[in-house]
Amino acid sequence: MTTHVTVTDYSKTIKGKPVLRGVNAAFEHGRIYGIVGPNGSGKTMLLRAICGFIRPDRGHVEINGQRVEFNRRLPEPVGVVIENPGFVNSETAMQNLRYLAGINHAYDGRETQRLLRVFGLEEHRDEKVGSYSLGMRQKLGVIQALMEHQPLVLLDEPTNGLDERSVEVFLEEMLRQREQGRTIIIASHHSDELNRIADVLYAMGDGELRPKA
Ligand SMILES: Nc1ncnc2c1ncn2[C@@H]1O[C@H](COP(=O)(O)OP(=O)(O)OP(=O)(O)O)[C@@H](O)[C@H]1O
Repeated sequence: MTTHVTVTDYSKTIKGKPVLRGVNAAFEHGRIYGIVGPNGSGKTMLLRAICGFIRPDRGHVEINGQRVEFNRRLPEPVGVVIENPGFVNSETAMQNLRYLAGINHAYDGRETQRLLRVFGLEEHRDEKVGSYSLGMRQKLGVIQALMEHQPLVLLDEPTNGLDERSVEVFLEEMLRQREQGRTIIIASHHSDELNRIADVLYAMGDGELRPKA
């Protein structure tokens, strides 16, 4: 199996505080990776690093063998939900999804409808996102990250705000996405959820990443 994403000796200090300390990791196609760790341990920062949103002090990230450069176009499209998905509140869910997919010319109506149905948002798709609950926004964020069939999907705390039933739906959908060969990296402090679906679990602690025992 080819290695899809590699993180090599990646270190970053922000305002005098080391937030990533010599992180090494490899992520392969068709697998789900879980990164668990307490608040502030550096999980979000690692996802940001993979996307090229921060500039390393040392080390690098490669996607399909190509270097990720700070603030540049990524070597391939990546589906991402990091922190708050940036939706326009005064537009409907569908308008937001169409707009975001339009940026990459990647709108797939059938897949988008399927995901809206799976996550129970089909009947709310023409409502303004401003009227959405926290959980609904979260689900819309996950749909947006998946709808373009990006080979690499990065999800930061994707089940925050989801009720029990919706968590189950999310976990099942992740397994379905894995079958399609996607590389899925999920950061979460819900280790019980990740335990159920992840092929590989990492623990993040104080900026250091280790295989989870
Ligand atoms: N803009 C910033 N300026 C200074 N420090 C920051 C900034 N963003 C993050 N940090 C610090 O980086 C460290 C790692 O933060 P990060 O958001 O990656 O944690 P996390 O593991 O995702 O936490 P959570 O579970 O709360 O989302 C924290 O100590 C945080 O205070």
